[in-house]
Amino acid sequence: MLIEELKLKNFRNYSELTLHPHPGVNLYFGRNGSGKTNLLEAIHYCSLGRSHRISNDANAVKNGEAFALSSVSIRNSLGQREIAVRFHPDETQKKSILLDGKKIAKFSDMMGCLRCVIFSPEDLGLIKEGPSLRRRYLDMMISQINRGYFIALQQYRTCMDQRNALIRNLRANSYADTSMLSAFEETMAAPAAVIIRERRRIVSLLSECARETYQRVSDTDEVFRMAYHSSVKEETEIEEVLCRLFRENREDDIRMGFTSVGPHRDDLILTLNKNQMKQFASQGQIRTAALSMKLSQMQILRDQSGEEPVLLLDDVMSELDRKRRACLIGEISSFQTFITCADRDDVDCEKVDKMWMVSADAGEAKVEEIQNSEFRIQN
Ligand SMILES: Nc1ncnc2c1ncn2[C@@H]1O[C@H](COP(=O)(O)OP(=O)(O)OP(=O)(O)O)[C@@H](O)[C@H]1O
Repeated sequence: MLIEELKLKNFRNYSELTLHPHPGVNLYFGRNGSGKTNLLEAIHYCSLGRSHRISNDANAVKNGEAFALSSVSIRNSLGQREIAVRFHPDETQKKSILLDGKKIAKFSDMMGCLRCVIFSPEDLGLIKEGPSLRRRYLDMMISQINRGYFIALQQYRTCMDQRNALIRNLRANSYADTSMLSAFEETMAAPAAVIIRERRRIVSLLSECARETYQRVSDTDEVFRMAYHSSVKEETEIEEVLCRLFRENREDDIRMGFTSVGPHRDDLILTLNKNQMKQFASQGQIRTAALSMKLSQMQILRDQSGEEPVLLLDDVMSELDRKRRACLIGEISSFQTFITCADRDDVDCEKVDKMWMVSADAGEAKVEEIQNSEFRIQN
């Protein structure tokens, strides 16, 4: 899977940009705040319809402009495709997605068209921070290989929002009708079961792959494992078990005002030699584990879809020591990769196929290609 062209219009600090990336390793370097991450964010929007950062879609529109556009021309095993995301915050529908020029009705239609893996310094939080980051890691990955999973996530969230609204109503008005709860719970249980089953399947593949990767990166025999920890312990009849759990927790849920069991509360438990990493891991072990999780994500995405995902490395080189950096560069050789960094010396230029300098002047970003002969001579 390759991005052949990236086009931006009024996106963040880019008024207008057209880039033709190399099928191999592309490096974007420049000062802090120049607009490097904005480029990766634009690609991420075309892959998953949303930003990888915690940001409102309206922020993607350049200050003072009414609309923005990020579009890519990609080539995959089925041929060439155009994916475009248009932002128009003043209209009722604030964001629209176009596939080959035609507006799609459902976000799920874009899933899997452009598969990507992003690795940024925030991913170090995968090990130590709360479970939401780890669920997001799984959800973003599985959605790209299984459209049904993405649809199940959407359905589950909608039903849960409805159940939560009813629960809060019940808390405020104890005389409100509880009979609706069963209906919401039954509707929630079906997509919840899809989510749990698929997360379990993918985690067992990821765990095996990450265990090997961890040992290769760290050059130790430490055993890194990932295990899916769910409120549902049973392997079969997951829907029935969930309905029972929702029912049993009703009283507590009404008291607390939210749904307390289900895949939205599940976690990925990370262990090293059977010790929970959250409590015991050193900084070096955290970095190796995060890197192993990302490399495994790439491999599983490739194995499950039959196509190489595009890799986005946002400012991670400065976070890794020389050995881990070399390991990362060694593993990405078959993927189209977009690397951003403040200092171009953070990446071995021999491994780079195309290099750009990103700069900003008066709030306007500019991207200039550095000729191959120039950057190779310097190194
Ligand atoms: N909607 C917007 N309109 C105009 N400029 C914006 C908008 N959103 C962000 N910017 C500008 O984009 C720049 C940040 O870009 P980006 O996050 O890509 O930086 P970066 O080069 O990755 O920096 P760092 O190396 O610090 O991570 C800032 O100067 C910010 O003011």
